[in-house]
Amino acid sequence: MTCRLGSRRLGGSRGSLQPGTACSAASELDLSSRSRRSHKARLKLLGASGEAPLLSGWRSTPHTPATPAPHQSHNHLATPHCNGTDSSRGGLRRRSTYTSGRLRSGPHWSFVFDPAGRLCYYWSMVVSLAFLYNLWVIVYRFAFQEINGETLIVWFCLDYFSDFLYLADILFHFRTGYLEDGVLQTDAAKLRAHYMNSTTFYIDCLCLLPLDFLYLSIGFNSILRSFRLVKIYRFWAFMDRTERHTNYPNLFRSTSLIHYLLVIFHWNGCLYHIIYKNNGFGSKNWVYHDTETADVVKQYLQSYYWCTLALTTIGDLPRPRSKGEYVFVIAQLLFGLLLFATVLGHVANIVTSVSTARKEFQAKLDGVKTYMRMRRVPTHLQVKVIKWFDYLWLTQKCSDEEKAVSCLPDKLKAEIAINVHLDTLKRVEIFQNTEAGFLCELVLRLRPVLFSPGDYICRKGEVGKEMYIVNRGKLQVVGDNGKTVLATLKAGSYFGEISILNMGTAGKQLGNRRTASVRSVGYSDLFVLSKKDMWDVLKEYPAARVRLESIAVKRLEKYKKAPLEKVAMGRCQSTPGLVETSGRVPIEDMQLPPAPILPPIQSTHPPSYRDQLYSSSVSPLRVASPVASCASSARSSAAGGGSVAASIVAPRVLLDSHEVLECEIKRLRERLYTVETENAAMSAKLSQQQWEVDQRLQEIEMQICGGSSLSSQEDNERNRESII
Ligand SMILES: Nc1ncnc2c1ncn2[C@@H]1O[C@@H]2COP(=O)(O)O[C@H]2[C@H]1O
Repeated sequence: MTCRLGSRRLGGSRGSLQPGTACSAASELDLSSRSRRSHKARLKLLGASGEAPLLSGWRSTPHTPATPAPHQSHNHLATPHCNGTDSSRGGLRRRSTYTSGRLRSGPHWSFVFDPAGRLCYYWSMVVSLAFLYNLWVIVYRFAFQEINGETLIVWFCLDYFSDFLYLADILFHFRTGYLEDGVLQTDAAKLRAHYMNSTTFYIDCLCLLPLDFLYLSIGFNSILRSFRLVKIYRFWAFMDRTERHTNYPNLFRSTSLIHYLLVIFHWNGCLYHIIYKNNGFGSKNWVYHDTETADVVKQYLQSYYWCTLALTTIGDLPRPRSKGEYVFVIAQLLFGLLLFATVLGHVANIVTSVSTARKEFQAKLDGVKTYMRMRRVPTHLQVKVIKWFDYLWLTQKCSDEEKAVSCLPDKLKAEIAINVHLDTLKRVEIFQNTEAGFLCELVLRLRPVLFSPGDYICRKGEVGKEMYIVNRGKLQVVGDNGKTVLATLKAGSYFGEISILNMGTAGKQLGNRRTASVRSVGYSDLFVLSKKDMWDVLKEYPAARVRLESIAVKRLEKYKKAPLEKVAMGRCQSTPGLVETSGRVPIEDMQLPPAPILPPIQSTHPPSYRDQLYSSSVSPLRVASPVASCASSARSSAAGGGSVAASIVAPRVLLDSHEVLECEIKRLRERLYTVETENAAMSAKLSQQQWEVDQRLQEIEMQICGGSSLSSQEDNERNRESII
């Protein structure tokens, strides 16, 4: 089946899967139908609702691998995936399901199970339970044969039910897919051949060796069912997978260790009873004091108790009397010693891994404390640092989140980061409606930082080297005096972008200076993005660059207007989490303190915006803000004019109004350019999407007509090229 047909749209908050990845949303239960009629029905279904069926494996259409969707801009925060795999359902299940095309007549349904899927897992659990039944019961019934007569029917039923499960497991294996060259095989013939040529098949057959027929000659004896225990390989596989997947690995390990111990004691107790019963031990009442009166359960418990004492090396065993008893006890104690050492090792491992994170954290804290003590750091600062650690431990439970995922490939790391921080990133304006690659690249470069109450994240006039995204906490943008609050920032806001885009109000040369100070109110969890990283990414994504720049220009304008206009005009909408305050700050306050005097502008007329934009030596984005340029040019003119300009008042006024007009023209030019670039980006996006819709329609048409003409594909390619 082609991937498009197998695609399924996931609604709700996750948004819909992209065409390129949709094919990978195949279910672990892979159901195939080869009838043309149902093929048409499917097409109808797709056409009507846009919903693809849950099951894939459509074999009447030639198999084609998934074609990745053409690069496009969309809201990736709705469907956070960077590597084209969908992991939103079914855990580690591999979704790409390709089937080899083969046309057969007549409807035929077949099931193929994904070995990494949930169904396979649950099935292995059922088979493991059947195995456990055999593990506990076979030896018990052999040792205490007395039970056979009374409950024969029950045992028969249970035995054959477990055999039935074993048989079903063989059938299950016939329909379990396997990976060939990393692709899940679902072809029935191949699956059959693969299973029958594997050792597993022979082991499974061995498990079901029908020695039960010997019951007819030697009577009912559970030891004839011993081969059922070979199925242990399935149990181990199940345990392994559970250990890998569980969120409580230590609890699981402890439980499984205890279970193994119980099984060992059980088998040992049964062994003891078998030897005892066959007069292996000279004295009748060596372990059992009331041999004659004790029932089966009591005898079993007495044996179990004796074995527990022996194997845990607790001792206090009844003293052996005959030679055989001595040898048996010595062997038991030696085995118990080894078992004890192994158990201790396991327990130590579990305990260590439980507290690894805590130990690492504690070691770091101890190191910092020692350092502060040696360097005589003031007490209040020491307290602040310790409180910072406290908060870190309380909120994150580890000192280094990055280290935890450092072994993963970048794409997976980005996917995790997007998922973990989805709520925050969704609210950040610059990440909305951007290309997937842009978001992945940026997310990988975000570093988490934690600030304490009252910390200044940046101060006005400093050189900006980073921008910040608020993940958690509350921050204030404050004026020069440190008291006037210009704005309050909350989760989802970002700041510090003005200076790293060199758009600061201090003019072209000093555009990299912070335009305001930002202070943390309580503890603030931020993401930092360094200027270098930002530029590295923006170089690769010019559209995002234009977008970011235009947002920054808009914000800068608002920052300047806001104090004069009392309350910001809808800035909260463009930057969610941004809570405007009514702090009034005159526009001069938004400027930096007087910058060093610059040489006067040489040219007779100001360079155009485009010239400014592209002639910048620092970066292509270096655009001096209109007011900043005005201010600096005014300063320059003043510097150039010297005392003459200062003494002549009237021309000064004229000069001022001229400058104001110039500023206005510049500002309007910039706006025009921004709008133009945004327009261009939007129309490119539109035509791209239009092409995709056409492409999709054609595909569906081709599939309906049953034949795809090569020429139309070429046309598509040509169209696409022309659009690009
Ligand atoms: N009035 C304001 N309201 C909200 N945020 C501001 C305001 N002034 C400056 N900022 C932000 O504070 C940041 C300080 O550093 P930057 O100048 O790099 O970028 C600035 C803006 O992101």
